[in-house]
Amino acid sequence: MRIDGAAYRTIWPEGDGVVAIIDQTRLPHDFAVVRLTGLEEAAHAIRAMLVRGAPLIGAAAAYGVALALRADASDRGLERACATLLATRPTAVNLRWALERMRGLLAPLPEAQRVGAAEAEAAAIADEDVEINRAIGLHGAALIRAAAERKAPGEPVNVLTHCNAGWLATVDWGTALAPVYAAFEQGIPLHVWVDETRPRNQGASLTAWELKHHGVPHTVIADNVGGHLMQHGKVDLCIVGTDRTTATGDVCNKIGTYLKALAAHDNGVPFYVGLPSPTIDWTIADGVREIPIEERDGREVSELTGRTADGRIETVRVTPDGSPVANYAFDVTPARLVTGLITERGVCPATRDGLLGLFPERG
Ligand SMILES: CSC[C@@H](O)[C@@H](O)C(=O)COP(=O)(O)O
Repeated sequence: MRIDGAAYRTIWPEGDGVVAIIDQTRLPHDFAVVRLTGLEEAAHAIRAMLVRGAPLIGAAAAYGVALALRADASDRGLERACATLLATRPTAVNLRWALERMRGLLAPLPEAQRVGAAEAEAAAIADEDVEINRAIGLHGAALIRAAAERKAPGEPVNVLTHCNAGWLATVDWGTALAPVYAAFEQGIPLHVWVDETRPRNQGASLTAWELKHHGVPHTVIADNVGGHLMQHGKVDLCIVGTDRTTATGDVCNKIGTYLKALAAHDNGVPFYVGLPSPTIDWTIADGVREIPIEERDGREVSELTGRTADGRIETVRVTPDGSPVANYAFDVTPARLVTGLITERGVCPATRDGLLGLFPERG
């Protein structure tokens, strides 16, 4: 994607054991590039959410392994790197997927070959993510085009999205937003309702920033507005991302996604999920019971951070001192509420048969 005319990915190697990332904790107010040089820095970047979003977490972990091996390419070094990175965040399965892929490739190799192979594999994971998301964009844009054809000529298609599943959440393009970018580039009139996505505000801070830079018409709304908009016919379709999808089509995404799916179901609004195949956890069938839900620091709920009128970044408390706080970061939307999964191989029903129809090699 482009920022002020320059093309960027969210993560890129700079050579000599340096991997650059965009520090997403500083957006939308500051665009800052941070350089990672070792395992602990990579783990911190994922844990503290300088990089976030399921596909980007996977790519960052892969680069983290490559950085770690420069310091210690032994079997112990490889195991330590994988264990440290796996412990950073529990919900996005892309993390486990990327680490298993790295370990599977690297463990049989002699130590002397591991760094080069790890760097090449991390780059391959990043490149594949870009191509997967480009394909999701084209399949999803067809859905937006179909919605446009049901409207008066020139009237925008209203898409509602939750959290940030745009290019910042991936290496490029995004998952839920890839169809939006593809449709926008095809000249389909559209407008995006952006859920603010408390507590960390990935919608208000990141999705709005992305869409604004790309020139896509959008409006930020408080998290509880979606149901009202749907009741009044102001949402044509919802598209969200996912951190882990079961083999049966249950979808785990940012907290609040489930409530949007319920509102969409009640109002007959199609609810789609942008889904790169590394986000499918083929080992599980029941999302509510089996997907680990991250619980984060309560200060993300009890405090708010933003820019003051004179340009300072400040954090303020919004709850009474002493009130207990709970901070569940994800929820599960059962497959029955999902209209379709938009994958790199096409759109399918959120069912085991639907997924196996597109990925028969998993049968
Ligand atoms: C393409 S990203 C899909 C999901 O990872 C995204 O919707 C999301 O929930 C991100 O959560 P985050 O906690 O910001 O990592």
